[in-house]
Amino acid sequence: MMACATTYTEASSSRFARIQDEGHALQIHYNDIGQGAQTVVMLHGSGPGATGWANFSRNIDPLVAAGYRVILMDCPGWGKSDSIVCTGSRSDLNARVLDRLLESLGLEQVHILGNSMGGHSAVALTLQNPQRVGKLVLMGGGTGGISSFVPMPAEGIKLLQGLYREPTLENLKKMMAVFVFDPSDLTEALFQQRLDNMLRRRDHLENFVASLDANPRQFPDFGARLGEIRSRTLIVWGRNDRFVPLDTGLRLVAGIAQSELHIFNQCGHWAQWEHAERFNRLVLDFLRD
Ligand SMILES: O=C(O)CCC(=O)/C=C/C=C(\O)C(=O)O
Repeated sequence: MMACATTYTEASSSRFARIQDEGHALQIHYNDIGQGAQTVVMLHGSGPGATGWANFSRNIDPLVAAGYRVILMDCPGWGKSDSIVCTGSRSDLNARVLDRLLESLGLEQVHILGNSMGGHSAVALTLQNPQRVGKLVLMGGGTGGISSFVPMPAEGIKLLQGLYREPTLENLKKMMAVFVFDPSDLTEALFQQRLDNMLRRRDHLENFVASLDANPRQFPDFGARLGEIRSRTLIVWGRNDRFVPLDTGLRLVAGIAQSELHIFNQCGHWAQWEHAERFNRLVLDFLRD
């Protein structure tokens, strides 16, 4: 693959598409970077203020430099995409929307790298439309369902939901303190950017709470269907993940035949950020193999 210059910004790569989902028109925001023959879609997690750009700030450059086209989709209810109340499976909603977006871009097959909710949604799309998915990279997500070891909802998820209900800097810091293994890596600038993202779209915050109130299980358990997945899958987890426990990764590797699991020690829920260099090498090696 040919390397290409990485001169892009959020603004220069920002695009919108109109999608129809079950009779509803949705405007979906995405960033489109690089021009490779193969495309990697990155799907962010469900934290307040999360976006494709914010979640994958440390991962875009190496993939683009290696010759991949990278698409970051803001799921409905996050970033600059339209807001929505989701009363069913949010994993399936995101999957349908991504499928429509890729169709509109003429992309028959892509690799998907999904973080937490993004991982749940990547698995949902693989189950809905297997032809659409090349390889899968799942970080701290891939299916909802129970943990054998950790009371659910996990402590991080409780703090996340508390932050949606009361979006203050204090609650953001409480959540971020258990989000990563070493919170001393988190800067005031990062907190401020996250807070700005959250408060810019109060409709997203309110709709997330309304969705949870209507259906507390937004991310269904795909455990019984994992055996249908034929895509090669790299599962990446932090041993110290306090949002989606490590044994979810063990369930995924047991269920997906062509999968492998990499566990980072001293790592929380944000492997792609906390161990970015090592993570990027792992992903590039997996995609090239
Ligand atoms: O509840 C679940 O299973 C998913 C939780 C989740 O997606 C959390 C993600 C948090 C982030 O990625 C973020 O805040 O950046």
